[in-house]
Amino acid sequence: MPPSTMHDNYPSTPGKVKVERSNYFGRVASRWHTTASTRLLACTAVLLTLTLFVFYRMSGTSGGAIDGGIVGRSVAAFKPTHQWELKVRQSCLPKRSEEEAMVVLVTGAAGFVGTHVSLALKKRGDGVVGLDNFNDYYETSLKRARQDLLEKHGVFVVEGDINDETLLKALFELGQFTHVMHLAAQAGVRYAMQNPGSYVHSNIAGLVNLFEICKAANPQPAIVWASSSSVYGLNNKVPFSESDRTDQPASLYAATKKAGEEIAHTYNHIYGLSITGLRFFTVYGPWGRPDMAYFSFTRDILRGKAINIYTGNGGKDLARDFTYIDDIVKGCVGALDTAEKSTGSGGKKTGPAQLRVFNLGNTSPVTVPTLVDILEKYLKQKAKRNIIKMPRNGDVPFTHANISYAQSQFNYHPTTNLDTGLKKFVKWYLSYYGVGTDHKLWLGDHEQIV
Ligand SMILES: O=C(O)[C@H]1O[C@H](OP(=O)(O)OP(=O)(O)OC[C@H]2O[C@@H](n3ccc(=O)[nH]c3=O)[C@H](O)[C@@H]2O)[C@H](O)[C@@H](O)[C@@H]1O
Repeated sequence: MPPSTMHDNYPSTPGKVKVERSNYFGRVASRWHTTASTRLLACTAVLLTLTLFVFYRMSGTSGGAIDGGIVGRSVAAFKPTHQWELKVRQSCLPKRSEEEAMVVLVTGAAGFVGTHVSLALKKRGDGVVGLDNFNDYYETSLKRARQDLLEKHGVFVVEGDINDETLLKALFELGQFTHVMHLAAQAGVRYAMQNPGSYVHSNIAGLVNLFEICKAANPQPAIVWASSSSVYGLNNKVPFSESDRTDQPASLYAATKKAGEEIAHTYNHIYGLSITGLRFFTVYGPWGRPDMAYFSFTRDILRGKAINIYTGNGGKDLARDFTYIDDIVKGCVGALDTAEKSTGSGGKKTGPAQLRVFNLGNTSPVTVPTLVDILEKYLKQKAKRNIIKMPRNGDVPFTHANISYAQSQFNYHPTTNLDTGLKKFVKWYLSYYGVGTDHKLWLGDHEQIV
């Protein structure tokens, strides 16, 4: 099957398992009290089903391939075509001198940060190929539009899941990646209560699968990946420094990101993979994520719909160290540029390798009501505000980054404040959703915005 049609085989947001009661069980249930022999038959059937289920789940995870078995989601069989290989090769070709150019696999390339980082790398002449499973956690049309934009700039986005071992192996063989920018993840703090399996699938199983492939690759790439400011959880030492406590996650999302940092340590320690984790602080901007507050607030304000503004203990405003996408991109590129080579070969470590974690924030937290004030200003419309007590949903009261480590290592200096950044976001939002339905019109406009 050509990769371009593979998405038909991918279920939507992974991890959701719908349990259906079969007719057989329905019939057994209705006659449950009739005879002892029926009861015995029913018990045997239930036991047999359970045994088969356990066997199926175990065989799915025992052969090295993770294959979605942990959360009951399998990935489609992947068979590369000649045309697909050509596209990957072409996308990987650097346009600057071979010595300084990187060849980067960007996972989650059709995501918000993935799109911006892929464009930045491609524009400076690196070879870039993307990977994305296009799940429907939020509107897939936005992901497809980002994909169009990337392809227009010569970045091919392979459609597939980071749990697909066969696909990753084929990609690594073709690409000979010097670096992996791993941004594919199940994001969102509150959604973890609705679909926990999806977080395990992408942020744990997918991460391990990717590290397994990287460890076995020759040469091993250096890896930079997205952790999250949410790992600080209930930490109340301000501002948050990389050495602060991260053992009190407030959400499953945060716990999977923290687990990712520990897994990174293991792969660095055993296999010599060079790994850099980036703790992003509430990233926002053009082409952003519709599930995030600044985005959904914009949508609702324009529709005249009320927005919920959460407050913390004692009615205190919540605050975030909102960080503009261009600053995050600079941080990602800085981390890639200063990443040392992995030291493993043939799946074995030959010496100590680099292991780093950086905060990428803005250093100036802003309260949520102030964010709404700014949106009102640029949308020229008043919000209908529902002020409600923060539900128990995994949120933390505030975030605030200390960025001195990133400053010292790759001169990370965020330059966009929330007012300026939201102005750019609103401009993009209005052009993307507001200017009729002419695809070319808003793509043209975007060229000036990025
Ligand atoms: O930087 C991070 O670590 C995280 O930032 C965001 O998570 P969050 O900060 O919760 O961002 P939003 O969902 O945009 O929420 C921003 C603020 O608005 C508040 N909010 C959200 C939604 C809402 O309806 N009302 C409301 O007051 C939240 O409580 C929070 O204080 C992202 O969604 C995570 O994927 C990311 O890892």
